[in-house]
Amino acid sequence: MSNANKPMLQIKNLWKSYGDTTVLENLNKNVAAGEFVTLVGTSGCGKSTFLKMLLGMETQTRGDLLLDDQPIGTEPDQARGIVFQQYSVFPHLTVLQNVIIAREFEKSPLLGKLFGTPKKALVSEARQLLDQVGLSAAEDKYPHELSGGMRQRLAIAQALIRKPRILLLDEPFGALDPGIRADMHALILDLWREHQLTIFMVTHDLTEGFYLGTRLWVFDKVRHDPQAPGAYGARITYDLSVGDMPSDTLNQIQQSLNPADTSSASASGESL
Ligand SMILES: Nc1ncnc2c1ncn2[C@@H]1O[C@H](COP(=O)(O)OP(=O)(O)OP(=O)(O)O)[C@@H](O)[C@H]1O
Repeated sequence: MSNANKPMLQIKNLWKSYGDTTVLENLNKNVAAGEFVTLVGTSGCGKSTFLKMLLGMETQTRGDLLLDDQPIGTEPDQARGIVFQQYSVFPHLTVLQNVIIAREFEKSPLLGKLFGTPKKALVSEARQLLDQVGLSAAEDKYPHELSGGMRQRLAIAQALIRKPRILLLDEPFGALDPGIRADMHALILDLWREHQLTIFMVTHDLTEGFYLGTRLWVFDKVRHDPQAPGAYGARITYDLSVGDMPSDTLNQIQQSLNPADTSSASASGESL
């Protein structure tokens, strides 16, 4: 296989347990640079655990997780370029300062500050990003003065200033109103293209997952042992490319995610 065709990420026979409880079992996938993978699955089936393994915050129990052919280690390593987008702002800093500090800590972990020319370049970069996420007019505001959508934009700018190759998003838009969510969808797609990101995004909304992703993974626990509830974990039961989704498949996924719901999913989709 030539280098150009090599997957960026290889997941091989990957298992994760906590004590006697198996959370994820036997995941096997390759992901190319530039894909936008959305992850859906019932609550507690291990989606966030999977993101944490990508980030190196959790270690697999068995199997391999390779980035550019190298194991993802447990030490934070900025060179890997995997960034987890979270809403973690300092309330006493302005929007602009909050974006700058995300990178200052990375460049100067002890002092948390840059000076002179590097600082000027960083401020200019932060302003450019705030422009891209639509927050230019709010650069001097404090976090408590922002709406929910603006906070999410700030969190995205904080992640992007660290120049990720792989961006991890864990239900970033769940708390937003539908109109604001639509704006955020457009924004994340623009940023994904412009920054040539590879994205993994957990969502509870199947429609959102299918609309945003180039690829949708369904995590589901297919084996159950009533005598040993922790014996089996979730697998990736569907791996669908955009455009692959016939309506009966959509219904099957909806059923597996929400077995109590006997009604069929509408073609326009429903929140899970
Ligand atoms: N540090 C931990 N120690 C023990 N068990 C854990 C730990 N972290 C997660 N778990 C368990 O692993 C399982 C998977 O959790 P995880 O948060 O990955 O699920 P999820 O699919 O992201 O759920 P949700 O959709 O509700 O966020 C859960 O049963 C959880 O209780």
